[in-house]
Amino acid sequence: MSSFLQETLAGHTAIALPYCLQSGASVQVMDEGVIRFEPQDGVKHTFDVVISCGIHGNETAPVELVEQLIEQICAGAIKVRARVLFIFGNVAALRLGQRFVEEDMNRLFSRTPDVDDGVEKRRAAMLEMHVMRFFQAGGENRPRFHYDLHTAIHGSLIEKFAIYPLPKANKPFSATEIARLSLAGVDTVLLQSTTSSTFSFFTSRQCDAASFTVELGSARPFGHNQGIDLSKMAAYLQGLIQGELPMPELVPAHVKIFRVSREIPKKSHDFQFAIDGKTDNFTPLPVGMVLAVDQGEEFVVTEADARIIFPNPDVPPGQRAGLIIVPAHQLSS
Ligand SMILES: O=C(O)CCC(=O)N[C@@H](CCC(=O)O)C(=O)O
Ligand SMILES: [Zn+2]
Repeated sequence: MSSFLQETLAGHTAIALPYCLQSGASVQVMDEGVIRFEPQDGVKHTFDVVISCGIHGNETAPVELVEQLIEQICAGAIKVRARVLFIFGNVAALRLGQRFVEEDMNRLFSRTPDVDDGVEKRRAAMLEMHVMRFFQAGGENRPRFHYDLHTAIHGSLIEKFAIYPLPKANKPFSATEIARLSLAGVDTVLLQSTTSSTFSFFTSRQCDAASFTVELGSARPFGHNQGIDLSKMAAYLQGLIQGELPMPELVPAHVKIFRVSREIPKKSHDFQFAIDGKTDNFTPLPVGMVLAVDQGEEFVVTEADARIIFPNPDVPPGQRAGLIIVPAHQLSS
């Protein structure tokens, strides 16, 4: 039988009322690539989870993982004991196997919609509505989680890592959340204290969720992800869906924590990196290095122990061409 992902990619979305699976759980297709599962009536549940993937259409390993989770729920192999919303983010780009169709969707959240909005802007606004409604329907004062699963364009000295947007109302970064990620096989976390136009920042600020962008390896086409071991992430997410919420209190000693020091701005088409644009994530940068030049203005590394993340000189002017990170010595911003 065809999976929800396959049906979605084929354009066969049937938005309908909720119905009951054989297991008793409820399922509802909310939109193209958006499906919600809720526990059977009478089953106690205490938290709500959004699991998104495919915000970039060429990042297929997490999409395959989410497809499997949905299939396991539908087959009754995973019992639903939490409310869960799964999202295949940029369906049009997934069909093309491209990062985006018109614009990078992960730069389009938390903006005011406009009548001239193109495909990704409209989809980002629609996803904002779905996650807001999903969390509101679960009620306040219960834990909310959002894992936005990605893979990286280039190689990385550390394969799996997460970007952790500063929680709402300047709540501190949480050791428990970082320790939970470690259980999912993600042992490196980048604390980001500044505002951002990403999906995880949106759910963190607007929905008060514990939200993360999670990088799980390199971006490859569908069917070519055998090199990426997602077994710990799969087990962690299966546990969450089954209502198992681990409560570790301390960050394990082996976990590496960085903080985002600065974005590398691309201001104009003159922007040029002094490094190879395909440099691996986490490559160290020496103090004093001229990292980029834009219209004659030098971007100099001033931070000790700096490393680069997501170098990309090909973004449009106005977007970030990468991030500078430094080791974080404490969890406060
Ligand atoms: O490898 C790359 O350059 C990009 C991989 C990717 O899509 N990363 C996300 C990170 C989002 C964040 O900063 O939270 C992105 O660039 O959107
Ligand atoms: Zn991505």
